[in-house]
Amino acid sequence: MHNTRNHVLSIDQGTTSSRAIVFDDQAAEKAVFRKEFHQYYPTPGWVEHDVEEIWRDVVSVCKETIYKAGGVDRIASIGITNQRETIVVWDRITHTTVYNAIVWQDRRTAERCEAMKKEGLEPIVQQKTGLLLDPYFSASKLAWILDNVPNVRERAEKGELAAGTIDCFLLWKLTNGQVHATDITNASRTLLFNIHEEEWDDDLLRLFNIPRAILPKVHPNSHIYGETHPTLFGRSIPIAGMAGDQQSAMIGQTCFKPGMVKSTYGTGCFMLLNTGDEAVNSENRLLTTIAYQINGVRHYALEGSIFVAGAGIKWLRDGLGLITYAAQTHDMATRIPNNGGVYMVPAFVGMGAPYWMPDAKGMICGLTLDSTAAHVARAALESIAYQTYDLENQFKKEAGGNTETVRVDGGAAANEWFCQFLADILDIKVERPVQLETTALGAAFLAGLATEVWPDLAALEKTWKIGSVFEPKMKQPERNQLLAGWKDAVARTLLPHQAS
Ligand SMILES: Nc1ncnc2c1ncn2[C@@H]1O[C@H](COP(=O)(O)OP(=O)(O)O)[C@@H](O)[C@H]1O
Ligand SMILES: O=P(O)(O)OC[C@H](O)CO
Repeated sequence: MHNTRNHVLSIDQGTTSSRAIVFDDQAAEKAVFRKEFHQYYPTPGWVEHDVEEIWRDVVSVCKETIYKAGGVDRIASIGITNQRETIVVWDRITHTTVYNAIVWQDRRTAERCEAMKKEGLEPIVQQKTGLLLDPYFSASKLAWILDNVPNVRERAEKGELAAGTIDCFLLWKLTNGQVHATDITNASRTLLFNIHEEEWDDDLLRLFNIPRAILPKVHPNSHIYGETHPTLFGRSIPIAGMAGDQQSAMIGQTCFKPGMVKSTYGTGCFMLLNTGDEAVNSENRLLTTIAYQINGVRHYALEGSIFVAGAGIKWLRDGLGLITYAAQTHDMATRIPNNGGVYMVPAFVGMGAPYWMPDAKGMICGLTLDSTAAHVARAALESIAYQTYDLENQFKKEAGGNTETVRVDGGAAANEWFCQFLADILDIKVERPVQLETTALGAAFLAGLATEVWPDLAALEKTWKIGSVFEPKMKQPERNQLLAGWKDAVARTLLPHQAS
């Protein structure tokens, strides 16, 4: 029996797609299924998801993956990883949601956050949570649901409703309402959790007017959270690992030593530096966040969050109709000798680190009659590297943040042209592992550690395999010229906001 249960099922619920991957005990991928789901933009700046659709997709990709990988009897445990900050409220009896999930990209609470900043509340919030007062995080979105959806506040206070991030909602559904819990990394992104004391913080709950009764229990990342209801997959399977997707990617990249950095290019881009057991307070508009808690050991990370990376490429496809699939951008960028002076600042949902401008709007500039679709596609790819450069610049100012290598992953890291350009702009070595699905792998590792598929972190480290290395080749004058163009484009984007 011990040998036959050597598979782990990972559920990776991202911003644009839900996927399930089965890994074996060598961390090799045995099967994968994925489904893109609908994005709802009810009004400019608002972004919502239908979590019933997400739930249906998750069940279907899990079933397909389990079957293709050899059946449920081989599955030792399940790990869950998810888009972070996105918040859901549901009825504890009927399991139905009271409102769509409000997605991390949603800016509807920008005014409320700004007002709180003006009251001078940011330093205390930052000290307790490591985060900033920005609509990106869950607290103001949860408060919006409580304040704007009829009867929700009264029902929440009576204990009839539950709230949580997507990991928490999936756990609830998988266990058929038996477990209302989240993990410490997802909790650390809500703006309600004290990352030093490891608990929901009464002052913060008061500040955002959130009833404690609505919040889940918080557990370490590698932990038996509960078991799936037997009718779902044919037998009960322990859910033994959960983590926010960016922390999960850090685990999947086995960045366990202080000083190691990973950068994930999915919808957004999130660069995390492991700072060990020290919660480093950033003075450079980076976030301090919990990286993971495994077997009693807690590590922190410094994080730079960019809201639009692959999402800019998706917009070329879905918004402009300029491409039919994302990988086309590789050939388009290669086809032209340079960017022709065209820059895109993809502030579609405001700008994250280090600018934190929730109201900024996107811009393409430098267009001439020579400009082609290839220039726009290249500008979108280039913008991801420039934004990473802006983060890297902030990291350099932090103690221990002077990195020589960055490990990349996520959908857009499949693009060779982009990876080379990133190495050129950062002027550091970019390493890409064979396994690009590190987010899913991280959650599998967490579950596998709790269910004896892997003994310890050292065993996980041995599974990491380098795929490609991108060495910087660009000469400094060219780099300087490109960065000056980017700086100018950002200044134009931010100008209206600085003036007001
Ligand atoms: N070859 C590619 N070049 C550039 N961008 C890509 C490429 N392949 C995928 N992407 C982008 O990566 C994103 C998907 O990556 P993924 O890691 O699945 O994201 P998420 O988990 O946020 O849904 C999409 O936004 C897509 O536009
Ligand atoms: O969907 P991703 O992979 O870009 O990740 C979203 C982040 O978790 C948001 O904080």
